[in-house]
Amino acid sequence: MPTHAMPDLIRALPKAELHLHIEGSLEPELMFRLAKKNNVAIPYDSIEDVRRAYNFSNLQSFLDIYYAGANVLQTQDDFYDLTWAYIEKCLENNIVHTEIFFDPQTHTERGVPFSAVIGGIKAALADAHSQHGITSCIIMCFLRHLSEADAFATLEEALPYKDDIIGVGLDSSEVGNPPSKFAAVFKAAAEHGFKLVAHAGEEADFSYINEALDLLNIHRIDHGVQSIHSDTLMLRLKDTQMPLTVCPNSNIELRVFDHYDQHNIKDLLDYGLNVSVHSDDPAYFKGYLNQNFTNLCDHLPLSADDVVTLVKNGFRSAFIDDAQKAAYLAKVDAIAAR
Ligand SMILES: Nc1ncnc2[nH]cnc12
Ligand SMILES: [Zn+2]
Repeated sequence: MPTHAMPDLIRALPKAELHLHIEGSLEPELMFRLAKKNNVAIPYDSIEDVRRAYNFSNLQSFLDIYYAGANVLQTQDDFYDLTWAYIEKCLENNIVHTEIFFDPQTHTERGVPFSAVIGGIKAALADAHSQHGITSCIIMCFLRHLSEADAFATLEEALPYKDDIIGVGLDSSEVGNPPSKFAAVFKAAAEHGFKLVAHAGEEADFSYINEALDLLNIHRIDHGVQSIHSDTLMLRLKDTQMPLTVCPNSNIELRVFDHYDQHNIKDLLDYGLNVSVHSDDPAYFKGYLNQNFTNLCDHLPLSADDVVTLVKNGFRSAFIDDAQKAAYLAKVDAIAAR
């Protein structure tokens, strides 16, 4: 396939998004509208001013701005509007299944009720299904810079909404907050029937990935790109086909890699790992899912088959039943064969 045909293939393939923080899809335009409506001060004079501030040196420099942005989200309607705006991006990007992260503690700490957060997200996802057939689930992440006791309190708060939340995850400042800090709360979440995922090996070294596997018993690793530095871990990930939800734009914007041509996703894929591509915080990282794929294709020797494999890995790793998986994979195959 000629390289100029790659964007067409990327657009045409139905895709699953498995690593998307809904708060990270807050576009500056909506941030301004909600700031004004809710009378929340934001440290920007204009949309251009916001975009200029999105120049990060590492994960923490991003998180500081991301949590400040989330302050404009106050009501259930705000969470509906936020989620609906992301659904419109799903339509543009041919995302047919999405698994959305949210950070309840970012909101409950400010006095926003858990019910407003989950209620708004859930209502928008229900409309996405009834109006556009998009399937979805919701994963609640614990903030790892806070204590395990806080995570336990959040787990308790989530129990009335258990049927709406498929799993728990772990995000925020990675270095210095290893998976071991959350072993007990992940065990409790598993006992309640939640699926388990965790950010690991994004900025911190591969020992965090080993810990997440050994101590948290996760079903998917978010990021995981540092696994390449351990032969033992690479073999383990290959043997188990443990999913890695990789976010290229994020890795570049947060300086995990200097440039797309240095990103290791092609090496991970060629080794036989189950890697897929996602957008993480697309409003902050200059692009949604298709842009992540095209940036990779522009700078790495990815073939059309590689792109199809990355897309199929997304569906294979999704928290959906086997019949639904098979139906989505058949749709991908049909487009890939055209
Ligand atoms: N890339 C990322 N890593 C850790 N926590 C996050 N929260 C939102 N985006 C994140
Ligand atoms: Zn993430």
